Amino acid sequence: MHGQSLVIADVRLTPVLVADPPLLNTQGVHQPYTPRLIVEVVTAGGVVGIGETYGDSKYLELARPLAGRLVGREVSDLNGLFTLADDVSVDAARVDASVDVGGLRGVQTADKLRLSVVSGFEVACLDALGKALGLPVHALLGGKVREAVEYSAYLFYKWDGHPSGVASEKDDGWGAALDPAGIVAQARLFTERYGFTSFKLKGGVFPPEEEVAAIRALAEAFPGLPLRLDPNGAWSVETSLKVAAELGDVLEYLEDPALGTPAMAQVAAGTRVPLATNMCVTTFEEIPEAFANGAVQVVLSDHHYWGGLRRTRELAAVCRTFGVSVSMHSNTHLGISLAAMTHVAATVPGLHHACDSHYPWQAEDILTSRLRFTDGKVAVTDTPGLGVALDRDKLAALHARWLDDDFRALRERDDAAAMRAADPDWTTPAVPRW
Ligand SMILES: O=C([O-])[C@@H](O)[C@@H](O)[C@H](O)[C@@H](O)C(=O)[O-]
Ligand SMILES: [Mg+2]
Repeated sequence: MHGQSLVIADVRLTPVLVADPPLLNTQGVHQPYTPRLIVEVVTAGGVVGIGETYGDSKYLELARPLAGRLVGREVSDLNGLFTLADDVSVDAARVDASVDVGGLRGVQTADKLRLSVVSGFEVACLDALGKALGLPVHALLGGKVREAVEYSAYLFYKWDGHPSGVASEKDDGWGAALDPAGIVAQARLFTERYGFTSFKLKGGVFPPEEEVAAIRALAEAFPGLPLRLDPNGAWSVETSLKVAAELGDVLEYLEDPALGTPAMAQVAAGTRVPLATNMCVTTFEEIPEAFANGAVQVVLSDHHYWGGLRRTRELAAVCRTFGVSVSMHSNTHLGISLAAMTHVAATVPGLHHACDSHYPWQAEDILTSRLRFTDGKVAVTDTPGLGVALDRDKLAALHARWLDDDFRALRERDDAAAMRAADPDWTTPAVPRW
C-alpha cells in the first residue's frame, strides 16, 4: 500500500482554460478556450487523486466550500461525499437554484450542478483510493467486463479559425467542414488518425436537408458503419419525423432531434429509428416519464452531471431494467475525464453503442502522456487508479491562461457570445429552430 492513511489532508482546485476549435452547434460556436476544473485530493499518506469537471464559475463556487469540508474525511467515504455536497450546496446561498432550460445538456438545475461538481471529487477520490490500494478504478467499480472501450468519431461543422482571430487555431490540422464533402473529409481524418468505425454528426447548425445530405454522404463514403445525428433538440416533431423517414435506412439512432420528453415521445411514436438523449433524461427524476412514454431508447450518460462513476452504473442498471440502452456523450474535456469515462464504461454490461468523446478536438492536455485511440478504442488500463498522471507544467500553463485578465470573459462558456464575434446580431435561436 502506497500510503498508510486514506484521510484527506488537502484538496487542490485548479481552474484551467483549454484551447477549443471553432466547432459549430445550434447555439453558436465553441469559444477559443473553454473552462474546466481540475480537482486534486491529497491523502495524509501522500497519495494524490485527480478528477475533472466543468469549470464555469457556478461550478467553482460550489467546489470551493466542498473542497474545504473534505479535509479530514476518508477518500473511501464516497457516499458521505454526496451527503456533504448536499449540506454545502444548502449553505452556498450564492448558487442560483433557478432552472435554465436553454443549455445543450438539458435542463440545468441546482441539483445537476451540484452533482457535476461532486463527480470531479468522486473521480479524484476513486483515483486516490485505487492508487493507495494498488487497484485500477474499474476494479473499485466491480471490475472490467471488456478490455477496451469503443468511441465514435464526433464530427462537427467547423470553421477554419475562430472569428475573434485568436492565434493558434488557423492550422489546427482539421480545416473547415461546412458541407457534406467537408464532413466526409473530416470523418476520413478521424478514421486515419484514430481508427474510429462509427460517426456522430453534431447537427442543428444548418437547415435539416443539408444535414441529411451530410449523413447520406457519410453513408456512401463509409457503407454499413453506424451513423448518428444530434441537432440538440433544434427540430420540431414534424421535422424530426421527416429526417427519420429520410435517413431511417442508415441511422444507428437520432440523438435529441426534438427538445424535451413530450416532443421526443411524439417522435418515437412515429418512427422506428431509435432515439437517444443526453438532454431529456439527465437526472433520475426524469426517467419515469421518459421511459413510461417510450420517449428514448438510448440514454447517453455524462458521468459529470449524473454525479460520477458509481451513479453512472446505477443509471445503467435502471436502463437495463427497462430495456433501454445506455452509452455516453461528452462535452469539451481533457484526458482525466476520458480516463474516467473509459473505466466506468469498461464495467457496464451490454454497452451496445460506441461512446462519444470530444477528446480528439483537444490539442492540449494536462497529462504526462495523452490517452490513445487505437482502432477507435481506448484500452482499459490496469494501472492503479485512473492510470493517468498530471503534468504540472502543463497544468500551470492552462491555469495561467485562466488567471490572465485578457481571457477573463472566457471563464464562462457561452457559445452564443462566441458566435457574436462573427455575427453581432446572433442570439440563441428559439426552439424549434426548424
Ligand atoms: O460541444 C458541443 O457543441 C456539444 O453540442 C455538447 O455541448 C453537447 O453537450 C453534447 O456533445 C451532445 O451530445 O449533445
Ligand atoms: Mg447529444
